[in-house]
Amino acid sequence: MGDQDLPGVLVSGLEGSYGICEDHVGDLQKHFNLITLQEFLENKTQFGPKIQAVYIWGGRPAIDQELLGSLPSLKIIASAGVGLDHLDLKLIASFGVKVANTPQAVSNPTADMGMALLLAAARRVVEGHMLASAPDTETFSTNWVGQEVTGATLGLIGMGSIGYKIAQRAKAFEMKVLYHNRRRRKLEEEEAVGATYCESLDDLLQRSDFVLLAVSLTPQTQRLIGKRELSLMKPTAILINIGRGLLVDQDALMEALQTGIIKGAALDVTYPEPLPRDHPLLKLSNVVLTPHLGSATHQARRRMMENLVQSILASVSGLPVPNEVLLK
Ligand SMILES: O=C(O)[C@H](O)CO
Repeated sequence: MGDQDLPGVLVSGLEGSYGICEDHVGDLQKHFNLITLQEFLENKTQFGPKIQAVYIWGGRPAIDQELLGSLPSLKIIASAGVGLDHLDLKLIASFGVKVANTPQAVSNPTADMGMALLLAAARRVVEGHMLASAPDTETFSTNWVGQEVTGATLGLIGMGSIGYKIAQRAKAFEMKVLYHNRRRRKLEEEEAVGATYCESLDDLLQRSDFVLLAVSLTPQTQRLIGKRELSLMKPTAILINIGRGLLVDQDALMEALQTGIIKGAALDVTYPEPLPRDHPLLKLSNVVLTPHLGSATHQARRRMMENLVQSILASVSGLPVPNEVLLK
């Protein structure tokens, strides 16, 4: 398929939830000869040597040793989004292959989503919607009070570009912002958003009305929030997760939500995704769930695609690769 002279790019599929963003197929085909995973698997000898890049959308296709070993011309893995937890960076580097992602493209919409979830959980927007949709029930009363956001303390775990943009938004809501991060931000950056560094995560958890996870998933951050951490939070506090599901011990969270250890949670990410229909989290009224919508805006998706195209074109031409991820 496509123009045989263009660089060959492996994609998971072309349509639907297992494929790349449908609207982008035409644009990508202007630059690349797109080869789907199925086509490649059906004829590795024909397609393998032509593939110079893998285009990862929604975490697919999965990259493993076998795939890397069967793509002798591969130069780059170009992954949509900022998170890299689906990639084994050391393994990929050992094949002499570069990695690029799209951090700037997703930071604003993901920060917006963080605030949307915070507000929805605080002001019980989803419960309110359900109530307003069934106004004849007796529960239509003035009891549906929530937590005030203005003036409340937000504890941000993670102060990368998404965390920082959330702090900017929180400032507009007159929130007090605490943050915990591997590295402290420069003083002028802290001052610009009115954020206070908390070296101790426990301290942040104890002081916050809202705790928001905007940190990458790594072996160090896996289950960062477990039973002990939840027990440090205020009983009125709300946990928001826009990072990755595995940052939180989901069983401990379930228990904390059921027993009133914390007030509520708003989760854009879970494990697995999506949750099975009978999952107990889906039955709790103090949980707001969205299906990993952080970067899901038309504008962000277009920016992600454009960034990935630039990175792939640069790498196949031997030029410096925009948004290259360097091994630390
Ligand atoms: O990593 C990201 O940018 C988002 O989670 C989208 O996958």
